[in-house]
Amino acid sequence: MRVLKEYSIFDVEQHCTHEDLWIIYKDKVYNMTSYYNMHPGGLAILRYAGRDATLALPFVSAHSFAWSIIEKKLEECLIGVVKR
Ligand code: HEM
Repeated sequence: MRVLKEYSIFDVEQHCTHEDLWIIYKDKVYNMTSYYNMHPGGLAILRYAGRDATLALPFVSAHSFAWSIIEKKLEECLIGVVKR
């Protein structure tokens, strides 16, 4: 089983630019840097760079039909869990 690294909210907040872009979704940490240029919603993803997007991701209307793609992409970008 894969052991995931733990990151504090403070750690995640340091990765808040288009060149170094982490997000939190449901207590997991994702490195979305390589996805920044591919995001169909463009730079809107930056609004949550270094932040917890749990309450935002499912409510973007364009995300609903793309949800299976999003889940797959998140899985690829998973780097850790949030240390509470
Ligand atoms: C893991 C993959 C993805 C992540 C982490 C992600 C993340 C985000 C975030 C954080 C926002 C801003 C939400 C807000 O401001 O409330 C956003 C907006 C958006 N996303 Fe994604 N997204 C992903 C995949 C996709 C895909 C596959 C599509 C294709 C339909 C898409 C289309 C959009 C659109 C159209 C917006 C709104 C753009 C705007 O407000 O100008 N996203 N996304």
